[in-house]
Amino acid sequence: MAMEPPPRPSSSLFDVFLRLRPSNSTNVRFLNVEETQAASPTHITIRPPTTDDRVRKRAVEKFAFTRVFEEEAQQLELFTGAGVVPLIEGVLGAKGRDGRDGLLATLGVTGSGKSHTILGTKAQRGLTQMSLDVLFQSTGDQLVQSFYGAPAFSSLAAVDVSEARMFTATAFLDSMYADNQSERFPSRAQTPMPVSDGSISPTKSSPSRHPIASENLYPILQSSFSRPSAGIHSIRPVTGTLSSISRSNPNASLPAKKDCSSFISSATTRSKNIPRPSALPQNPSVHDIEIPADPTCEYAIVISMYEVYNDRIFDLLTGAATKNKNPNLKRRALLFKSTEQSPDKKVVAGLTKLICGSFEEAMMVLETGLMERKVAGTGSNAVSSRSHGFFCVEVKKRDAKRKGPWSSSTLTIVDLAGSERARNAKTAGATLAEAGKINESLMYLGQCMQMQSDNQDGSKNIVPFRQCKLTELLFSNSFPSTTRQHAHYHHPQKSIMIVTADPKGDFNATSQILRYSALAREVTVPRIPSTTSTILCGTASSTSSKYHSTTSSGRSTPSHIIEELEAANAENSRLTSEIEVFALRLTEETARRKAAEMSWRAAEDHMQDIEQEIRDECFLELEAAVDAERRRWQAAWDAEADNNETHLDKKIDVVIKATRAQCMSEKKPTKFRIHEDPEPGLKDRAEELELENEVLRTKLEALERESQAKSASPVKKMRALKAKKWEDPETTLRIDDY
Ligand SMILES: Nc1ncnc2c1ncn2[C@@H]1O[C@H](COP(=O)(O)OP(=O)(O)OP(=O)(O)O)[C@@H](O)[C@H]1O
Repeated sequence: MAMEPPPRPSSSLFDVFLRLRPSNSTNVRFLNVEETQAASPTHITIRPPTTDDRVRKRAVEKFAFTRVFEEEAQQLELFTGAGVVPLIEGVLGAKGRDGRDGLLATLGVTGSGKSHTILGTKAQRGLTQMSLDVLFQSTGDQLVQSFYGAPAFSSLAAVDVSEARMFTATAFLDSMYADNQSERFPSRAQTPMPVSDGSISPTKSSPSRHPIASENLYPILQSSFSRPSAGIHSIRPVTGTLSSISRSNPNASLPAKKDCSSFISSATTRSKNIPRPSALPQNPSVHDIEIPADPTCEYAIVISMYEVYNDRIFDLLTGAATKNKNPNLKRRALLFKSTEQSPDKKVVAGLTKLICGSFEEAMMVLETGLMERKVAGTGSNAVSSRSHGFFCVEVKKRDAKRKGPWSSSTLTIVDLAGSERARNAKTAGATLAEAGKINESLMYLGQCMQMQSDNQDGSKNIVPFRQCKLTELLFSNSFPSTTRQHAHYHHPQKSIMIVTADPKGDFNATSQILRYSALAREVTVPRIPSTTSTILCGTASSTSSKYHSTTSSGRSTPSHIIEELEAANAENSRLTSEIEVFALRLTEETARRKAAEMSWRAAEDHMQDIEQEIRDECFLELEAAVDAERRRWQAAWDAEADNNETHLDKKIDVVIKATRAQCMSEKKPTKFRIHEDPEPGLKDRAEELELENEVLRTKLEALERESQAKSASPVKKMRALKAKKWEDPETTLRIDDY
């Protein structure tokens, strides 16, 4: 009995669809679609190939998807059946409402048909081309004129929050492909005009909605998403006007482009090859898919392209590698970060963004970006997508009358690189490292999807999407914004994942991808007994009544041995199943632990940042307070000194005045000499003189004593000596006269 597909939980990151590709392998088919009464199948079973000893004993597994597209499903069936139309509807936004971001991605083993699905082939369009066609078809006449100098151009450039370099697609394509255009992105591109004979001559003209129409004359480049086996083929000139390039017109007779010869050109007069919309596939047509745009609004469509290679982001619209034809050209990696204008949401900063005025322009931009991806990649890129390619279509919308602010929503289409086993891919050196990075990023993607499916039971595990650039780019927009800075609620993006698989391809790699992608829909994997035990059980039941079984060799086996064998096999299969479950749980637990560690580390970093911020703030505050106090103290000190000086001056004035008054009253000349302390030299001199005086006095006394002893009585002599008054030499030095 088939499992019921689980209801889509509100927290689900993706709607997951499975697309099987027609296989030309001679391997045994291991994947089968379950029959169903419903309109379309939703379940598949994978049965390990018995020819492979390594997987033979593995359990049969059963997976559910939103829908399974079988081998015969065509591109249009996928476009309409996998919910791409509602996704575009969401991006355009309902009347009076903002649009909602949409993500469309393909995931699968290398060679399983991801690029085929998303980018198509020479004969068939992919989901990208069809989506673009529907978008331009819907916005139609409501697209704004966005040539350089037009008010819309500057307003569009002004609202961009991602530090982008914005140009018109016309100018970009002109700089990429036209001759004698050494200057990058001239102010206004040349707009060629059709001439009477159906050919086209480049002339300058006023702004046109379809300026690239005439560039049909340029040689064309082999469709850049063709398989490598086709390689880059020769080119041929094609004449015709834009009117002859039917835009998904179902009635238009399309040139058959079954082989590369249709791309042959003899024209080599142009220095650059230009991808030409008319040479690209017109089928399947999406003419009858109508999504009404808001009639009160005007729209603008802005395209950017980048790739994630070795966990680094590179712009695909710089044209650097294509122009220089140098795959080894050093490219500048871009950052996925918050910008000044987008502080609460990370964006790829510094991308080239092109405003496209028509579907044809958009197609040429896509081709140019894909060519850049091919040239810029390593040699191995030519045989397989070795990078994760991102194609972003921003739909800008504003009120046509009021010309208010532009609102923006983005449709992101992702062509993921294929997972592969290094052993199988025979990779080595740089390519091996590259494969390692791809597998690592896909492993993280798997962990995110698995974690998301675990959350369906109501638990709130953190989806560890910050582990690598790929998952950050895919998931950071998938959760409601937690900041309150948004004026209004912004819906998380709606996402569609198309898993591609080859039913006869690599069992291990395919089952691994199916396991984690199907788990995103909370698929329980029933532990079906292994093939061997099933066979044995079958044998046992058919022989149980006879007590003996007969082997193919014709020899009979005793029943107790069969029973033991059965029991051993049953046990074996039970243990194998348990191991698988444990291995799965271990992976989940490891992912959880890593996520917890990451958030713990992030919290620790955050704490350190906060601590540092607080320290800095405190230091600054303290410094300011000390500075203020010092200034206050200095001011008080200065004021005090001023007061003292003033006070002293006043005192001196008073003394001078008083002395003057006294001199006046005594009628003495009023000549003042301010007393100053004697110079240190004078003081020494005074001391010297004093000593000299002392010596002289002693001598004098001796002499007097001598003379008195000779002439008078001793009593008289003593009296005479006592009456002699000593004059202080200092007094004579200090005071001059008044
Ligand atoms: N549904 C399909 N119908 C017909 N051909 C298909 C289908 N899917 C894939 N193919 C063919 O299989 C080949 C490999 O497909 P594709 O390049 O899309 O693989 P991929 O998954 O993108 O590989 P990689 O990861 O290496 O880039 C191509 O030739 C493609 O045309």
